[in-house]
Amino acid sequence: MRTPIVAGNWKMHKTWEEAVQFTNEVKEGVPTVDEVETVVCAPALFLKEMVDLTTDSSLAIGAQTMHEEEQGAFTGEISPVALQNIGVRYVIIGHSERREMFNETDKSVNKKVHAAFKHGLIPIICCGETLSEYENQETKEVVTFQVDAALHGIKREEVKNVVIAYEPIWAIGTGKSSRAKEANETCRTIRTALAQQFGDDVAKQVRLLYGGSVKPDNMKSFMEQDQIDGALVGGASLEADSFLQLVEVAKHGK
Ligand SMILES: O=C(CO)COP(=O)(O)O
Repeated sequence: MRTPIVAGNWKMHKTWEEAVQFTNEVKEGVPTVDEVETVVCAPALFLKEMVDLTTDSSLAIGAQTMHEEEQGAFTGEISPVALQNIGVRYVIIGHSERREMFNETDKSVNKKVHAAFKHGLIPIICCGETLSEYENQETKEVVTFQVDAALHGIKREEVKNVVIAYEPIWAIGTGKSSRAKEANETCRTIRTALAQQFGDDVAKQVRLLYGGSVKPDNMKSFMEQDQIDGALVGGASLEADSFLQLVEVAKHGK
C-alpha cells in the first residue's frame, strides 16, 4: 500500500565529477516511482546538475538541509525557494548531524517542515535517540516528542506526504545497525503518535524509513518489517552498485 523509498544521504562526500558519474550510472537502473521511490540527497553544489541529468529518469534529487526563510541575510544558507526553482523534490530536515553540530532544534525543524510544504518540497524528517537515551530505554519518548514537535501546525493533508526517517544516532556510520525488529517497534511508536495527532487514515499513509548502517546485506531484514517502508542510507549510498542493490531489495522486499 505504501510505496517504498530508498533515499541516499551523501553527506559531505564526492567531487562534482564523481556525482555526475554516479548519476549517469544509476539513472537508467532505477525502477518506476510506483515500484520504489529513489532519491539521492547530494551536496547543494551538485543539485542543479543532478536534476538536469535526471529529467527523464525516476531518480529524484534531494537536498540535505535548507533554511526556513525564503531569502535574506543568512550567509551560506540554502533557500527553499531556490531548491524548488531548480527542480529539487525532497529535503532532509533535522538530521542528527545537523542537530548536533549545526544547532538545529525541534523548533527550527518545525519551521523548516512548514517551509518545505510552502515550497512544494517533500520533507524527510529525521528523528532518533542517542546511545545514552537508548540505554535508558527512552527511545519511545524521544522519537514521539521529536515527531510531534516537527509536525506541529502541519495540516493533515500535508502530513500524509511527510517521510519520517528513524535513525538511532548510535547506529549512524558505526556499522552497528539497530536490530530490525526493534527498529520496527520504534517505527510502530512513531505511527501511533501520528495516528493520535492526525488520525489513523493519515498515519497509515506516512512512509517510515530506517537509517543507520543499512547495507545491501541487511536491507532485507528491515524491508521485511511491517512498519518500515524503506531506508535512509549514508555510506552504502555512495557507490552506484550498492545503491542499486538496496533499491533491488526494496523492490522485492515486501
Ligand atoms: O545518517 C545516515 C543517513 O542519513 C546513516 O548513515 P550510514 O548509513 O552511513 O550509517
